[in-house]
Amino acid sequence: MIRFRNLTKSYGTGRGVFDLSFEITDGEVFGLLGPENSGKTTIFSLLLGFSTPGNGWCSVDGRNCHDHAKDLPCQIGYLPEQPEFPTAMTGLQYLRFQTAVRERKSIEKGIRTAQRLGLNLEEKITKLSPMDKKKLGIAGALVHDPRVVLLDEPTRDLDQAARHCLAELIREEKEKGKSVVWASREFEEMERCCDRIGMLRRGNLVNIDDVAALRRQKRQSYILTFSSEQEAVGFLKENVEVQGVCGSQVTVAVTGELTPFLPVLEKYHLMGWEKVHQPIEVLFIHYYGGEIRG
Ligand SMILES: Nc1ncnc2c1ncn2[C@@H]1O[C@H](COP(=O)(O)OP(=O)(O)OP(=O)(O)O)[C@@H](O)[C@H]1O
Repeated sequence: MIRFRNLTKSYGTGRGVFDLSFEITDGEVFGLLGPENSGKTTIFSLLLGFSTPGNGWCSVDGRNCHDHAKDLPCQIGYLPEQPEFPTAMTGLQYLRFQTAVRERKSIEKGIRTAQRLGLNLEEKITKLSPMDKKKLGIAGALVHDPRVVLLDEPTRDLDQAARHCLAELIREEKEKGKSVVWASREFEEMERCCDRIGMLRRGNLVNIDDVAALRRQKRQSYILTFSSEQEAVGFLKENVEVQGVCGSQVTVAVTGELTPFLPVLEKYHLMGWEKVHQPIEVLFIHYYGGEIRG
């Protein structure tokens, strides 16, 4: 169980994290969703005991993270956004080193994780691609079978196969009763793994909800391509939120379920549609007030 009580770390001029109070239970995958600079990494550094809170506290299994900072490496597995490694080592040597530092003997779990991710542990770390370094970071975060797993942008640099494998690995940790915290700027990545998501804006927790509830609130834009400009003009009379028109293409915004929107489309000759990639401030305009920076 991870607990936050009035946790505050201020770097001045409104930067940091402020008055966080919530819990993450055993067997829960909790998402920390926020744009750049919203405080995700600061929360991790407080959980890891790397930095001192200005006010309040956080704890892992009843132990205050600041007071028990020395014990935390054995309890917590951490994948930074851009993991760094001792370059002279091979992946296998790195896993052995991580295990020894955490006073564990077996590196089996690390080896199995690397195998499942398709990582060659005999390779020197200097020769690894960014994706392989991320895979080694994942194996290193799990090698000592920690109670709590902290993942900072875990899918960045991973291809689809590795993302799928990571989702499976995290599901298995959840089933074993571990608490997992998954921090990201991308909702889509988190929604297949997380049970609940906390939304951060400028260091404040603006909302906590389960993933299904957030899906219903998500505002998504699509570019619709009609068979002709005339069709597109006809479509503009419908009761939909139009964001832009360009010839036979119309951009619309839809909140929540798509189903009510489908009968409207059936009346027209639709040639294609494309989801517009949007930052979370736009997906959840309600929480971020439409601002493009956190
Ligand atoms: N050591 C520090 N000294 C001063 N300011 C800091 C420090 N660490 C973080 N900050 C500031 O605190 C705020 C939160 O930063 P943090 O790195 O936690 O955000 P983040 O959500 O992890 O961002 P990103 O998604 O870009 O990794 C930012 O405004 C950042 O500039």
